[in-house]
Amino acid sequence: MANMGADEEPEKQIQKEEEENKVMDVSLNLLSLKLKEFAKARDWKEYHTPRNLLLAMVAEVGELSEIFMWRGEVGRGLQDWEEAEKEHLGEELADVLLYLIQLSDACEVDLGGAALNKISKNALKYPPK
Ligand SMILES: Nc1ccn([C@H]2C[C@H](O)[C@@H](COP(=O)(O)OP(=O)(O)OP(=O)(O)O)O2)c(=O)n1
Repeated sequence: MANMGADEEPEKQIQKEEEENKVMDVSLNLLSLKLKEFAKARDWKEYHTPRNLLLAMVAEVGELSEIFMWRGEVGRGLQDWEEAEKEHLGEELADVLLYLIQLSDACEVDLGGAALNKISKNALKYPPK
């Protein structure tokens, strides 16, 4: 009982942040800055080498794949999925994105710029009807 307040606080803080996050216009730069702060506060930069980040990302792709494993084809919008499953899916997609951003930063690749350039190249390679 004495610990209840201490346990509740982080939960409440996360709920508050989730409400604020719903109305945020998220950019790759913002995520990159937040990830740099997160790693710095934990002295994790030395572990965040390109190879380690790539392996961590691939592991998260595995966790993402597990969600879809053995359930047959899934229609767009995941109509018959439960909210908890969709939330889990969001977490795994986020893990992949967050490692991809950190990998790009560790390789000094401008991910947003590279993605825009790739869309331009794709448009040339696959012209519209
Ligand atoms: N050295 C690390 C460890 C974690 N993370 C961040 C990136 C991911 O968003 C998340 C991954 O954390 P976990 O390794 O705990 O993986 P999961 O969140 O998937 O937990 P679990 O594997 O228990 O489901 O934390 C990070 O940036 N650098």
